[in-house]
Amino acid sequence: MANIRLYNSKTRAEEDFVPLDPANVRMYVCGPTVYDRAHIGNARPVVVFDTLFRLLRHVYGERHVTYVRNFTDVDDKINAKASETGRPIRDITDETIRWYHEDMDALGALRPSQEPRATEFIGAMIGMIQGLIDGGHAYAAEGHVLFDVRSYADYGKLSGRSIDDMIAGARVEVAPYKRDPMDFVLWKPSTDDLPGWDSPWGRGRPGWHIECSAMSHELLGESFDIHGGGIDLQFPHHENEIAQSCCAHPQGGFAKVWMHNEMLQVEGKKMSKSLGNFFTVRDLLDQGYPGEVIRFVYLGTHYTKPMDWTHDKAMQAEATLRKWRGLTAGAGAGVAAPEVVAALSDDLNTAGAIAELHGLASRGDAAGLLASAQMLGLLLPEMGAWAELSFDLAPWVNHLTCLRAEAMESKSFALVDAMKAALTAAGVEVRMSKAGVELLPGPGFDADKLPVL
Ligand SMILES: Nc1ncnc2c1ncn2[C@@H]1O[C@H](COP(=O)(O)OP(=O)(O)OP(=O)(O)O)[C@@H](O)[C@H]1O
Ligand SMILES: [Zn+2]
Repeated sequence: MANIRLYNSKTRAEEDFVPLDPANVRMYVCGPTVYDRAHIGNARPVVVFDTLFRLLRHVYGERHVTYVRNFTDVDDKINAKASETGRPIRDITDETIRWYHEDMDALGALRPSQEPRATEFIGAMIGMIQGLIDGGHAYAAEGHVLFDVRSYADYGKLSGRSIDDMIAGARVEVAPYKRDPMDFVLWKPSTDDLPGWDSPWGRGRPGWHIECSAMSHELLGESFDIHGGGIDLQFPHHENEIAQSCCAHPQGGFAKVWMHNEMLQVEGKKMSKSLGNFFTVRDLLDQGYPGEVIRFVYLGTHYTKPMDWTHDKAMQAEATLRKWRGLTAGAGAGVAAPEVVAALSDDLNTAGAIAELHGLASRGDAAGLLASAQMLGLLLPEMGAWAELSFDLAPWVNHLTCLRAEAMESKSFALVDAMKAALTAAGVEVRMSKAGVELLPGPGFDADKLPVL
């Protein structure tokens, strides 16, 4: 059995991965708040943890891995969207979940084993909050319930800060009903126009952090193997999840390994809705970037490193995938190459795994390449429609070659430039050098838009 090693953010060390129960390896990943299309930053953890899910299934067997990723469908951002648009909340969350599925399916991400919606687990949240109050870790005040951070000695351990540092460094919400400024909300009151559920503390709704603690407990138990999410969630969200879960179930260990993906950036800044520097997965798909190409771009950077999206990376990914699809067409059944499994097992070294795929391609091992690439969610049959479009551009190459020869004589390049512009508009990449004219169908290529010759 492959020896998987993972970097554990909690211990700040790479460790051998030893599942609590190899017959049921359990992973929880924080999912989206559903009020808008996912941007390509939001899709990074989806691809990262999907790749880990695929590796775990390969090593432990498909039926022996449980992957839970939630939908946060109760949140003030959703409420704001509903009041802006006048639409019912359920319409907004249902539609956003449908979009999320479409977009993540297009990236070759398997659906997790379970995708709980927070609103279906309100009872479990209320139970957990009551348990925290009974255990002396939370208190009710003015319709709110707050977690008492001073009651948990390890608070701050995951992110490596003390409570006093946090208070000094953070913009904490000071409220009269809080005993300590770092105490965070488990339950808050709802006015009549907001979603709410009856509880021992009045009609209200849960805080965000308790959702993940309650859902992971319900579906995975008091202890499970891996908890994942973006590094932006490490503090306060994951710190608060740990505090809640470890205080509510002191005998369980909650998550053993914590994994955090670094951010997808735009000019050095996190892509985020609040900064407005984002574009969605759907935008890229609509521009003609195949989902498989987008996935390949993510896999080119280790998940612990920041990355950005560039058109150049996509063009390279597309050329590689096109070549590999040609090479593996009609290839027989193979097994994933041990060197690819080894690279992935080394803290999900996806860039290393891709280097190994290039090796298999250059050695002409089509069956090995196909099986290995599929382990990374690449070269899947259902994602290949884009590559079948191997349109013969020879007539346009010949035409442009002639135009260029004439232009050399006449010193007038207007016709060449017009032809190049028309080809570019049809999604063709035009490369002209001394060696000749090369035309490549790029993202967004549309044969119907080619200029008439
Ligand atoms: N730029 C990014 N790069 C990588 N992962 C990200 C990025 N932005 C958000 N994530 C991750 O996306 C997942 C879904 O998060 P969520 O739906 O709460 O988005 P969000 O944090 O509200 O996005 P935003 O920060 O744009 O408002 C989380 O795991 C989060 O860490
Ligand atoms: Zn969470």
